[in-house]
Amino acid sequence: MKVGIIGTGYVGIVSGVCFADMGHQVVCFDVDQYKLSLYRQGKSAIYEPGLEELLAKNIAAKRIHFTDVITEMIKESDVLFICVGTPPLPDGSADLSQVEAAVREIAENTPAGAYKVIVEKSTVPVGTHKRLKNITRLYNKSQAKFDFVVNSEFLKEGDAIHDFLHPDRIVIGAETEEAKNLMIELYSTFKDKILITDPSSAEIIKYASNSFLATKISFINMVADLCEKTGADVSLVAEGMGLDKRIGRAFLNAGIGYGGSCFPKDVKAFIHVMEQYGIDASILQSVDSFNTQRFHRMIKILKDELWILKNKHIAMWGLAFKPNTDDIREAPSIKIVQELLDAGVILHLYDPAAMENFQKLFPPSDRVHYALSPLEAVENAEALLLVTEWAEFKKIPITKFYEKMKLPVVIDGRNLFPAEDMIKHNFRYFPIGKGKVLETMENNK
Ligand SMILES: NC(=O)c1ccc[n+]([C@@H]2O[C@H](COP(=O)([O-])OP(=O)(O)OC[C@H]3O[C@@H](n4cnc5c(N)ncnc54)[C@H](O)[C@@H]3O)[C@@H](O)[C@H]2O)c1
Ligand SMILES: O=c1ccn([C@@H]2O[C@H](COP(=O)(O)OP(=O)(O)O[C@H]3O[C@H](CO)[C@@H](O)[C@H](O)[C@H]3O)[C@@H](O)[C@H]2O)c(=O)[nH]1
Repeated sequence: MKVGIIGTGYVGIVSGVCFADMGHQVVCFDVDQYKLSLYRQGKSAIYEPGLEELLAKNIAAKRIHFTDVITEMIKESDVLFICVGTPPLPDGSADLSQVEAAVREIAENTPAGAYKVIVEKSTVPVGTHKRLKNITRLYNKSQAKFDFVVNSEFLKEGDAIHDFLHPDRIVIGAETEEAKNLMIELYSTFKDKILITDPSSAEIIKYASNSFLATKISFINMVADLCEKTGADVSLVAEGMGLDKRIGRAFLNAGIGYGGSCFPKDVKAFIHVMEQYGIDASILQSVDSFNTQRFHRMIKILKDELWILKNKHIAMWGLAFKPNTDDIREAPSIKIVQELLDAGVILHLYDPAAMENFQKLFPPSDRVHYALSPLEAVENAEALLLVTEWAEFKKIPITKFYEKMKLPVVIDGRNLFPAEDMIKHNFRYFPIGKGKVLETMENNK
């Protein structure tokens, strides 16, 4: 089938490459010339495991190519996937201007007699498909025929290729038989995973799924706080809860709060939609506000331990919002770094993939140092903050960073290190939701 991708960010490029790998003929369009020039050379514009290899393979097989000419993309495609950004506006609602612009351009450039299926892959509020339909009516003077389908994307960054090629479900919100059948053919590889709905339900499924997962995270973080005060262990609590199939263990890892380009913005946008319809959104408001405050926890522990933070050397491992990505959008690290800089700290930062992006927000200075390795970052540090649970951090022998640090204070925002070993090696070790560890440390004082 002939597939067009509009917007080659995280979702667009992964979708394009995976559709090509499934045997479809793919053409990708973007307004960002730099991204297109990288892709044409088989280079990825983002850090995503496995992407570059799959991109190069499908370019060589001539199943995917890139263009900055929208008419070329429209001409070469039967199904057009809108994969542009839907970032948050100051009031929390989704900014749909990129989506509107993309659909308007499709409408203006599709010739008479043509039939195109326009697919909402971007995450958008319920009712957006109706607005888009109206845009095509207004801007397509030639009266080409369009159908709209909602087919939101559920991939996770860092596992994007795997998630796209091994989906839990493919939701298709279609209005016409013709569009529905085209989509079923496109996804024929995943026949048993397809759920057909109406477009409004499909739009709600996406926001509701992300909001539900975010709720699980804020919920377990609240439980972690109770564990710390009562000598309990949140990992055991999560395991015990997760054994109930109705609950499930996934997304019950306590930490310093959820970040990324999706959960924070989608929870806020879903709240906004609820409020528009006069629905009480207080459950999600609590999820959001609990998460927004969550990063303070690390700073409070740091202050309790070191007292005065001014001019202290603090190391941070992990800047990306999660491992295996270079994405720092809404990463907890940003708020932590900002607050520590306000407190006069000297920072030594390390991340395997996200330092380049982070430097755009916090350029290197006499207060912000970027280390070439995790061990360089902890050299003479008075505390280490573990912010992102990259696997490589776990492989570093505990004694190695104990020797390098000036003071053995470790605040572990992701429960990465083995608590007993850390205590045995005389660390002042602060994991999340492990009350026994905190009690042992108090007794050892
Ligand atoms: N990032 C994820 O993991 C993820 C997963 C599922 C769903 N989503 C949703 O998918 C959408 C895209 O997210 P993303 O992270 O890929 O965004 P992104 O910001 O990484 O990419 C958006 C791309 O669209 C391009 N663009 C903007 N306007 C355009 C136009 N008029 N024509 C052509 N290209 C245009 C931009 O240049 C950019 O390359 C969002 O709605 C997001 O919520 C994201
Ligand atoms: O048990 C957990 C699981 C995740 N997180 C945090 O939650 C955030 C989001 O993680 P994750 O969901 O793995 O990454 P995303 O790439 O943001 O993916 C989410 O957002 C995408 C965009 O909508 C959806 O497509 C995915 O299904 C959804 O998982 C990160 O900060 C994680 O550290 C936790 O704190 N605890």
